Amino acid sequence: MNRVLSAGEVADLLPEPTEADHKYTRGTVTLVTGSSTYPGAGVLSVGGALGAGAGFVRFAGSERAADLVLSRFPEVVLAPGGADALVIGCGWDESLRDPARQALAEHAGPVVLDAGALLDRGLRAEVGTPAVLTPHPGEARRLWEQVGGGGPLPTDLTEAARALSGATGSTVVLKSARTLVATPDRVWEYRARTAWPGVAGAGDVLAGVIGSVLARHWQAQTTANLGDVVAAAVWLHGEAGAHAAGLTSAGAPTHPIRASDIIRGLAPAWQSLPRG
Ligand SMILES: NC(=O)C1=CN([C@@H]2O[C@H](COP(=O)(O)OP(=O)(O)OC[C@H]3O[C@@H](n4cnc5c(N)ncnc54)[C@H](O)[C@@H]3O)[C@@H](O)[C@H]2O)[C@@H](O)CC1
Ligand SMILES: Nc1ncnc2c1ncn2[C@@H]1O[C@H](COP(=O)(O)OP(=O)(O)O)[C@@H](O)[C@H]1O
Repeated sequence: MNRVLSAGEVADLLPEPTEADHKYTRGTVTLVTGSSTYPGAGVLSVGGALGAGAGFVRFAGSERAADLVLSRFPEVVLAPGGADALVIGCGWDESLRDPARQALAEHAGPVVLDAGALLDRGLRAEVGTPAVLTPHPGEARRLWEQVGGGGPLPTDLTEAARALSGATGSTVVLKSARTLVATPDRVWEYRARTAWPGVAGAGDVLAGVIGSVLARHWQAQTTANLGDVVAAAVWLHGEAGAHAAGLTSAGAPTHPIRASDIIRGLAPAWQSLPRG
C-alpha cells in the first residue's frame, strides 16, 4: 500500500525555524532553470524555492531569466556560491547544460532534475548524490525508453513510479492528479483535492519547493527518509494549489488559478500545518 502522509507527519518534516537559525542554516538552494527559451520557468521555480522556506536562493539560469527573476524576487542572489540543494531543468534548453555541469561539479548535496534535464543521460550520470527526478507522464514514458525498461511503461501509476525508480536508482516523483513518490523500495502518494493546479508552470513551482525542503534537511543533517521529505514537499505544493483555488474546506467553491498563484498558496498551506 502506498504511504499517505498525515498533516501531522508533514508538520514534523517541515519544522519552523528557531531562534538559532539564520539564512544559511535554513537551507540554501541554487536553481539552474529558466533558459532564454523558457525564462518564466526560472521565475516559477525560484518562487517555489523561496515560498517553501529556504533561507538563501541563488539563480544560475539564463541572463534573460535572471533579469525577470530579480525584478520579481530581489532577494535572489546571482553571484555563484555553494548550496545545500540544486534544482536543474525547469524551462530547459541546451544552453543550460554547461551551467548545470558546473554547478554539479562543485556540489555534494541532493539534486532535483526536472523537465529536459531529467532526460539528459550525461547530466544524470554526473549526479553523484541523491537525485530526485520529477517527470510528468510524457517525460516518464521517454525516461523509461531511455533506461531500456523493456516493454511499455506500466499504466498503473504506482507500478510506473516504482519501475522508474528501480531503473534509475533515483527518487522519482511521477506527477499528475495523483502524484507518486517512489524510492526503489517504497511508494508515497498525494491525491490532489482539486484539479485546478493542473496548469502550465505548476511543475516548475514544485521542483523549487522540493529543492527548498531537501536543502533544509541536508543542511540540518536530519535522519529523515528521503522519500518522506520529498513526499512532504509534494504535500505542501498540492495543498498550496488547493488554497490558491479557494478550497478552504471540503466542498468549498473553487476557481481557476495560474501557476504563480500556487506560490502564493504556499503560505496558507504552511499555516494549515498542525503545530505543538
Ligand atoms: N512559463 C514557462 O516558462 C513554462 C515553461 N515550461 C517548460 O517547457 C518545457 C517543455 O515542457 P512540456 O511539458 O510542455 O513539454 P514536453 O515536450 O516535455 O512534454 C509534452 C509531452 O508530454 C505529454 N504530457 C505532458 N503532461 C502530460 C500529462 N499530465 N499526462 C500525459 N501526457 C503528458 C504531452 O502529451 C506531450 O506529448 C519544459 O522545460 C518546462 O519546464 C512549462 O513548464 C510551462 C511553463
Ligand atoms: N488534474 C490535475 N489535478 C491536480 N494537479 C494536477 C493535475 N494535472 C497535473 N497536475 C499537477 O500539475 C503539475 C504539472 O507539472 P508539469 O506537467 O511538469 O507542468 P509544467 O512543466 O508546465 O510545470 C504537477 O505538479 C501535477 O501534479
